[in-house]
Amino acid sequence: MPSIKAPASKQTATLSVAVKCRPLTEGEKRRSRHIIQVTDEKGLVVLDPDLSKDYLDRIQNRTKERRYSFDHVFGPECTNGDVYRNISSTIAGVVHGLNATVFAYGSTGSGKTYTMVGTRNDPGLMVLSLHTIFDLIKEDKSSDTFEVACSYLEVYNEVIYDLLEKSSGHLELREDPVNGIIVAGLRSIKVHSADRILELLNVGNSRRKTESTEANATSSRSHAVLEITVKRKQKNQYKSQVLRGKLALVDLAGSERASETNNGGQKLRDGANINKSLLALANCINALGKHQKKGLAYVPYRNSKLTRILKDGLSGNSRTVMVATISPADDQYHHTVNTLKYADRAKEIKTHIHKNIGTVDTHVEDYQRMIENLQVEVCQLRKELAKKDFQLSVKPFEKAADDELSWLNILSHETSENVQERINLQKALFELEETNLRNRIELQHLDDAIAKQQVTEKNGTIVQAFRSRRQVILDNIRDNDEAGATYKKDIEENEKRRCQLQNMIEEAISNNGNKTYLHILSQYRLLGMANTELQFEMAMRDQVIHNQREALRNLWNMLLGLGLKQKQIMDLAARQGVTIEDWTVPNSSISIGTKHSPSFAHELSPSMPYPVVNGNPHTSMACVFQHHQDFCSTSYFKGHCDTQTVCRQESRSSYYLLSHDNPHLKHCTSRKPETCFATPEKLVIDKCSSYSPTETEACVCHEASFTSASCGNGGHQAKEPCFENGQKQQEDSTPGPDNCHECEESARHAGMPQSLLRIPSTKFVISGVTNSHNYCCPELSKIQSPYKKVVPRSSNLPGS
Ligand SMILES: Nc1ncnc2c1ncn2[C@@H]1O[C@H](COP(=O)(O)OP(=O)(O)OP(=O)(O)O)[C@@H](O)[C@H]1O
Repeated sequence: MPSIKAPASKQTATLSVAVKCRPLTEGEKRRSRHIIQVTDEKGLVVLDPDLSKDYLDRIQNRTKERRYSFDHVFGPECTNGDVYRNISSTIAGVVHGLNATVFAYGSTGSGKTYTMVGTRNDPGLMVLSLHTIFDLIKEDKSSDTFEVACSYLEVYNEVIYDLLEKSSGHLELREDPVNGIIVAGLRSIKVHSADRILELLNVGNSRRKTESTEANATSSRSHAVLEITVKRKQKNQYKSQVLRGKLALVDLAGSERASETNNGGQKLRDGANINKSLLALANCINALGKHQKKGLAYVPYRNSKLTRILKDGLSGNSRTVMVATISPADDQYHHTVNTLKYADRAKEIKTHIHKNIGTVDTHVEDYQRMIENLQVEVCQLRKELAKKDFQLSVKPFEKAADDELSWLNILSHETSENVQERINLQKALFELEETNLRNRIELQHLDDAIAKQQVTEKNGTIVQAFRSRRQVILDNIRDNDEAGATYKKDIEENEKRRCQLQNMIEEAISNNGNKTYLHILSQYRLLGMANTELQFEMAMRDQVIHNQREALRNLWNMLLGLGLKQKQIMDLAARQGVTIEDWTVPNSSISIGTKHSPSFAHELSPSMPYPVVNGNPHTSMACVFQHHQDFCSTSYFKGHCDTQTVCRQESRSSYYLLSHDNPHLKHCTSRKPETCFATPEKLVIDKCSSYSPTETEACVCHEASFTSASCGNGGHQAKEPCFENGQKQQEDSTPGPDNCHECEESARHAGMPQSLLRIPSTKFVISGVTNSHNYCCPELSKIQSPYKKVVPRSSNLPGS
C-alpha cells in the first residue's frame, strides 16, 4: 500500500533565545574587566567598557550601556546542565515525531563549543540531549518500537564533509520535495545507546577542523551539525503509523574579523568563508525577524550551505533554541553587543511545527475522520473571517487613519532593515574584494617565482608546489568572484526593495489627510537611515585611510632606518608631494621577546645607532613582518657597519624574504645578522654566535600562517651565494643543523599545508626582491640593490 501523509495540524512556535555568559578566562582576569551584569533569569546589562564616562555622560544617555531581555539568561556561574534544564522540553518532542534545532551563536572564544560539546565535568547540550532521548525511549510504556540514527557533518570553507567517515569526500546538498534539504551521501548510523552516539561524537570531533587563533587556542574553523533521527513505529488495530522526529544540534565556527587577528594565509581564507556563512545566517535572522510582521522580506537562505542546512530550524518545521554565547570581557564589548543584537532579532522568528507522520495501511475510517476534521477547521476559519470583516467595517475613517500610521511605522521599520541588510551585504562584498586583492597579489608573486625557477630535477617539486598553490589561489579567486557576484545581485535586489519601500511610503502619505505631519515623520526616519549608511561608509573610508597611513608611516621609518637623515626624508617626501603626519621616533631600546606593535620599525631608528639586543650591543638583526601591510628587515652593526634596512612593500601575502648580502656586512668580522620571521606581535629573534662575512644566510618561508619562526642559524647558511641576479643557482654546501626543522615545526604548528612545508627542504632560490615593482618607491629599490639574495635550504628535510 502506498504511504500517505496525514494532514498535519500546524502550530506556530517562537524561536526561543537563551543567552549564556561564560566566566572570564585566566588570561582575561589579568587584563580585562567584567562588564556583564545578569539582572534576573531573563535580563542582562552590558556595561560601558569605558570607565572614564562620568555621571553627566550617563544621565545624558551618552553611555554605551545596553539592556536586554531574553527567554533565559545564564551568568558565568551557570553550568551547561542549568541551560539544558530550560530547553529539555524541546528535545523531548523529538521522541513524539517533532523536529528540534539547537544552535550556539556567538563570536570566537565566547563558549559555543563549550556549550554544545562541554567537558567531562560539565557535559554540553549535545551530550545531555542524547541522554534525554534514550531515557525517554527506555521509560516509554507503549508497545511502540523506536529506531535511532545519527549523522554528523561539518561545513568547512563552504564544503560539506561527513565527520563519521574517515576520509570523507565533498558532499552535496539536494532539495527533496518531501524531506526538504538533504545532504546526499551523508552516512546515518543506527545506534542503540547514548554512549554509542557519544563515541561517534568524539570520533567526529577529533576530525573537525580546529586551529589556534589569536582569540581562541582551539577555535573551531568549521560549522558542525549533529543530527539525531528518532523513528517511532506505532501499531494499532487499523494501521501502522510512523512518527519521525529529528534533532539538529549545531556548533557554529568562530567568527573573527581579519583585521582583529594576526591570521594570514589559510586561516585568513577560513575566516573569510566562516564569516561569509555567519553573515548569511545573520542576514537570514534579520530577514526572518521582520518577515513575521508583514511577509515582506526575502530570506536569503541560498547564500551559504550553512543557511540552507539550517533552513528548517530557522523557519520551517522545527522547535528551535538559539543559545547566544557571550564573553564578559570589556574588550569583547563590540562582539557581545553584536551577538545580542542578532539574538534580540531572533526572538521575533516564528517556526511552524507539526508532527512528521507517515502512515501505512490507512483505513477508510481514518480518511473519514480526516475529512471531518478538515470540515470543522473550514467552519472555524469562516467564522473568524466574518468576525474580522465586521471589525473592519466599524469606524472606517478612524481605523483608516490608525492603519495608515501603523502601515507607515512598518514601512519605516522595513526601510531601516533594508539599510541594515545593505550595509551587511556591502561589508561582505568589501571583505571578499579585499581577500581577492590579496589573492591576486599572491598570484602575481607566485607567477614571478615560477618564472624565475629553472625547472631542474631538484627544484621540480618546488615548481610543482608553486603550481598547485597557484591553482588553489585561482580556485579561491573564482569562488570569491562568484560569491561577490551573488552579493552584488543581492545588493541590486536590496536597492529595488528600497525604491519600492520609498514609493509605498510616499503613497501612504499622499493617501492620508494629515499629509504634512506624515511627510515630516517619514523624512525624519529616512534621514536617520541615510545617517546610518553614511556612518558605515565613513567607517570604511577611515579603515582605508588608516591602512594607508600605517603603510606610509612604516615606509618613512624604513627610510629612516637606512640611515637617511630625517630632513632628507622630509625633502624626499616633499618632492613626492607627500605630507608626513604623526611621525614620532621613540627612544626606547629594543627588547627581544616582548611584544612589538606594527610600527616596530620605529624602534629601529637612527636615533639609536647601536641598539642593545638581549644585552649584546654587537648583535645585528633582520626582521620580516608578514601579513601586515609592510615588512622590513633591519640590521645594526656596531663599529664599521651602518644601519641597514631592507624593506619591501608587502601586501600580506608574499612568500619569501631574504637575507643579507650586504657589502657592509663584510666589515663585521665576528657577527652575522640575526634573522627572524615573525609578525610584529610575536617577534622571535634567533641569535647566532658565529658569522662569517662571506656567508649568505637565507630562508624560505611560505606566507601562510607564520606567527613566529626563527631561522638564520647554520641551518640557513650557505657558503656562497646560491643565486645571483636571477641567473645562477648553486648547491648549498653547509650541512644544516636543526634550524630548518625548527622552522618547519613552527610552520606546521601555524597550519602551513604539508605540501608547502617541503619547500624549504630543497635548495632553491627565490629572488624577486630586486624587481622594482616590489618596492614602494624607486628610491627604495635603488638603496636595496645589495639585497638581491636568496633563500636556499635546509639539508635535513625530506627530499634534500
Ligand atoms: N561556561 C564556561 N566555563 C568555563 N570555561 C568556559 C566556559 N565557556 C567557555 N569556556 C572556555 O572559554 C574558551 C573558549 O571557549 P570555546 O572554545 O567553547 O569558544 P567558541 O565560541 O567555541 O570558540 P570558536 O568559535 O573560536 O570555536 C575555552 O577555553 C573554554 O574552555
